[in-house]
Amino acid sequence: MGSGSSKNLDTSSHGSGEEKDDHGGGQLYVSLKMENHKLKGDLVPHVYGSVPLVGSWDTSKALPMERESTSMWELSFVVPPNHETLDFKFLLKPKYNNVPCIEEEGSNRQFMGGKLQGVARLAVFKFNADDILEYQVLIKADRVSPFDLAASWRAYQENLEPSTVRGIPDVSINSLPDGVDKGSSTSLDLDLEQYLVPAPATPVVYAANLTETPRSLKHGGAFSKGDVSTKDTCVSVDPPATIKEVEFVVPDPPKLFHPPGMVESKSAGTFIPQQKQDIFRAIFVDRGVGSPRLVKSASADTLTGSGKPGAKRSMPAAAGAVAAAAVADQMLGPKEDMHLAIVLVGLPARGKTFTAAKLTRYLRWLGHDTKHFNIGKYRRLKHGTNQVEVNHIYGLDFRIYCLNAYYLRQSADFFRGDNPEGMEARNEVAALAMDDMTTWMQEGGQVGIFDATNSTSERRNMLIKMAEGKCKIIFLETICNDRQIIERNIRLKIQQSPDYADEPDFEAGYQDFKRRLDNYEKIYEPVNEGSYIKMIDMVSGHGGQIQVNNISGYLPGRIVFFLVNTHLTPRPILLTRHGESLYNVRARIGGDTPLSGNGELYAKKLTNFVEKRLKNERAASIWTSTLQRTILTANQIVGFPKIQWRALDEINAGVFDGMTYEEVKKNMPDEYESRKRDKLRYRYPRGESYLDVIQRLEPVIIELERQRAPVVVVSHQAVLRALYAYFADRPLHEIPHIEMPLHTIIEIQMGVTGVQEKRYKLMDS
Ligand SMILES: O=P(O)(O)OC[C@H]1O[C@@](CO)(OP(=O)(O)O)[C@@H](O)[C@@H]1O
Repeated sequence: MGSGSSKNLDTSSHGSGEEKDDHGGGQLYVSLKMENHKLKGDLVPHVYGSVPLVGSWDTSKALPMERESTSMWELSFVVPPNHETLDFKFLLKPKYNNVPCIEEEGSNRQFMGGKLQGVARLAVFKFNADDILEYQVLIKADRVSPFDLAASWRAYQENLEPSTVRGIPDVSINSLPDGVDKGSSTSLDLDLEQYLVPAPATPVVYAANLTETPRSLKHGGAFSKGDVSTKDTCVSVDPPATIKEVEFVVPDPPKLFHPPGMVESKSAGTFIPQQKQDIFRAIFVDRGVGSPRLVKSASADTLTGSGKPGAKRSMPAAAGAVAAAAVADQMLGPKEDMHLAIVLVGLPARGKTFTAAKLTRYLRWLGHDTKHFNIGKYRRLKHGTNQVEVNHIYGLDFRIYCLNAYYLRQSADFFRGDNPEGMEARNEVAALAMDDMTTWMQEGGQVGIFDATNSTSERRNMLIKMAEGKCKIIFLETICNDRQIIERNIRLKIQQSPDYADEPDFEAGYQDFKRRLDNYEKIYEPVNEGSYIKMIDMVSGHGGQIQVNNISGYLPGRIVFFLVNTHLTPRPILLTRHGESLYNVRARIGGDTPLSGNGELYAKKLTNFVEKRLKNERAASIWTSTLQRTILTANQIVGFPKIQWRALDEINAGVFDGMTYEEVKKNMPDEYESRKRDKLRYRYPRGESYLDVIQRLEPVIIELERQRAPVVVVSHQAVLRALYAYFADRPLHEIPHIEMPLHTIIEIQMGVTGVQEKRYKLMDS
């Protein structure tokens, strides 16, 4: 502890100068700064000393310094110019704890007559004989006018006052102070790896393996059992279906709704008893592009609002634009328009399968029942074992081995335009897949993505004929003229495609694939027929163009918009919930409270993390919601633009905002049960459902797809569940139950090989 004494100086009293000679009304603005890039655990620089403001030599009352930048800590106060002597020292200790507490070496520092006495020396902290940390010390005392002082005091107050967070402009940037180089933070004592925790299994899987398995294989038809093994690494199970129930709600006759024990809700407004409940079952329609099953009237006994125990409440299967479009298409559109086939066209290694997988993920996330049919997978399952060439080379033993390994590879000759057997075999599997797709549509499926080269008009005509009266076809042609990208795709193909899984020699595989490519190029005919979207050199996300022909309707329009905005430039997306809020501590729903002590600590840790993780990035942006718990969590991150998005606000809990789950259960057991039964579709009275949240997040997804620089999203539990589900390709019904812990960062890597995930847990919740 520091020693020595001085006359008492109460620097907290800004008005104290009035009783004394203030030298023309000015005051001394004193700023103490310490600088070092290194941090020791959660030790924060503090000041303690001889006056009450700085703890009267009591370390537990020492004043924490504020972090001004990566490496600079600051504490400022105001004293009258004729102030009395202040003795003080610097300390290192945790902000909310008194141990460990390391006092700086040497004698007390003394501030007298507006000046630091003696030489300004480094602050040296000794942890043990070999472990010493030195801080550069800067002390400044400036005379300021009472007006300046008042202004800066107000600014200081405003910054502290949580409710004025809303005063922060929608887009802001706290820049680094002069002289602080962003690159200099490399010495930050923060090893990201130590925070890594296991992420839910997200193996890198070749996208085609996750596509549909032929029906005939499932039902034991054209794909004889002897042809393949069902090794699960190769044959995928069907992805969980999107919502199939087909209900819809329309504006309703009023219903009285008397929630007992209702409390005033801050964000949803005061609850008015006898408000009408916006729930009434009307007609059944499908979502998305529609369904052959048209209007069906509701049965009265499923109407709700009765308040009777066990009474079911009708919940919409779709929300917002998806529902509106479904109604329009259902009522006005031609029958075949209710089902949409996106037929890919393009040479091999142009990113067709990747684009198809991405589009499937997006449409499923929006709630459209979508399936991806990869004809390569059909081909491997149907014709894989028949390749004489492979047997000639490797002999019978190898053939048996390959049977167990699920398929054999066709050589480049199989893909020659002048190989009638090859052509017939390929057309046969294409027809089988098309058949499967249209059958599935007749059962209610909405969007089929038909993923093959479909490189001649003859093939495309065959598909058009098969689709007649069953679905509408839009061709999606991917054209790439960038040799480097094609080269990269070829290499990825040799590494990832099951076609080359049993080819130990990379170069042999590479040469074979090049020959396959040549064969396709010889016969390739660009699309010029029907409805089409041509993506030309769009992969990198800059330049390129999209050409569309004969495209109309809600869903085709959304698809074009999505494709215009996606690209493959690798970049990380960091998702995190805000630091713990005061409502989180009290287990209250929603609200707009500031952070708890734990939450503030997380805000600091997150700041360090982001600084370290993005230190080599030329650009990045920080997105928050408009609620103060996210804004405060991101507040200390400097150097990157911050953007507030209303769309990132937490699910609106309507009249339950501010209650605990226990209170809801006690006062509104029916509501509680309804939500428990179907959390995805349950809409809080005067609030939102998860489906509503997904709808409002669509522009956020599009923007995340479009961004080429890293983005840090600081948002809320429900919102992050929905965003995460998009990247992790999790089915809709799972979304409300996805684990989304506090104080954890989920890093999503988007790139050519798909989506990968890492998780960092910075502290316990
Ligand atoms: O849908 P559930 O599981 O209730 O989760 C959403 C809830 O999470 C909470 C916390 O319980 O979010 P938040 O992290 O933004 O505070 C609630 O405010 C919100 O209503």
